[in-house]
Amino acid sequence: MTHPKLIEVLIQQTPRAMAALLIVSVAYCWIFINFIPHTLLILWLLLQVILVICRFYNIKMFKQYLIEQAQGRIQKQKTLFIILNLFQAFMWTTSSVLVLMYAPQPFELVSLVIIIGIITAAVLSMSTFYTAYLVFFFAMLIPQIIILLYYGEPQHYSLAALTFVYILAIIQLSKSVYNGHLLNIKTNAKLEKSVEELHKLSMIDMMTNIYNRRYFFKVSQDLISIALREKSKLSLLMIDIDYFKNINDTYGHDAGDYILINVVKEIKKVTRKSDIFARMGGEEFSILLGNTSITGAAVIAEKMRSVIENTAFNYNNTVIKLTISIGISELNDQHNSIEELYKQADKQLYLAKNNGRNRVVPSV
Ligand SMILES: Nc1nc2c(ncn2[C@@H]2O[C@H](COP(=O)(O)OP(=O)(O)OP(=O)(O)O)[C@@H](O)[C@H]2O)c(=O)[nH]1
Repeated sequence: MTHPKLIEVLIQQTPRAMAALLIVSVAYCWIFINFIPHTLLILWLLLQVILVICRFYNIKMFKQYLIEQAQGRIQKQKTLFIILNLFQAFMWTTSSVLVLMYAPQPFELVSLVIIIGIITAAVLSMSTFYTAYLVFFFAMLIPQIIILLYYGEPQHYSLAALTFVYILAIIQLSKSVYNGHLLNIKTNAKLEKSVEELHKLSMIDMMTNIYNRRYFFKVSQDLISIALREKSKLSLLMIDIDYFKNINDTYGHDAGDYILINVVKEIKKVTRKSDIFARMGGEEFSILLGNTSITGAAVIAEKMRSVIENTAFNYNNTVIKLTISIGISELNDQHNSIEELYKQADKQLYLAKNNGRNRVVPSV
């Protein structure tokens, strides 16, 4: 399967290659206008134009199927691409045969130079689709060698031998261009992945897979600004696992980690997609609830408290039971920044802890 990025290069290169091909075709007609019958030349040029139109149709389809990721159809377009290139090679062989039939020597050299030029330029435009390039390459050059041998003079034999050497050199060149493209694509893909991972690392807590403190503060301030502008409600929950130290001390640090991961999973079930859920550090979490009043937030928080209280966490066949405490603050005139909201929710959490834990305390 050809890498989609290689096909993209092919798509990008084709318009330039087609423009160059039309220019060379017109130049060919202009050079041989005095030798080759005009009807044949016009017919030949017309076929070249039709071929160029077909090539444009071919890349248009490539583009569409790449977007749709329709592998079967891409494959069909690849076959069409090869057929069109075979036809292209046939057209240039015809041009050399016309020169052989109608033009005096040494005009066959002009024709040979044109063909070698096209093959060399095609290294840039086509070698990303290596099979197609090789088919095109041999379909262009083999007939030229036969035609040169047909001329049958010593200089033609030498040219045929040189053309053969050229075949070997250009195959090497096209292979390294192709490998260069592949390397480029692989390096880019690796780079994109690293950037993505770095981006994720900068915003996600790797253990619990929710946002980290840094990202929470960054995104919360933006949401608060929107809520203030739109005069919508917004609440903040501060959640802390009760006596978490005891869990670590009794069952070990790994059990503590397991609890952190699974408490997050349970709480997540109660949250909405739009809520900003973050681990603020240790066993402390925050959730910013957009479009939610403190009354609504208290209902959600109570649901979370109850879910955790009623969950039997099973760590290596040991059942661990635990509770959480939650403090809540609401966006208002006094608490209108993330720092203020956070401070207020923390105060409420402190009250929840002091009043016996396993409870929700909204600010009044
Ligand atoms: N396993 C584990 N433990 C952690 C992690 N981060 C912090 N801790 C532990 O969490 C514990 C928090 O203890 P405390 O701050 O005393 O709070 P607590 O025991 O939950 O008591 P209260 O909050 O007052 O109910 C400490 O023992 C930390 O070492 C972590 O990533 N993994």
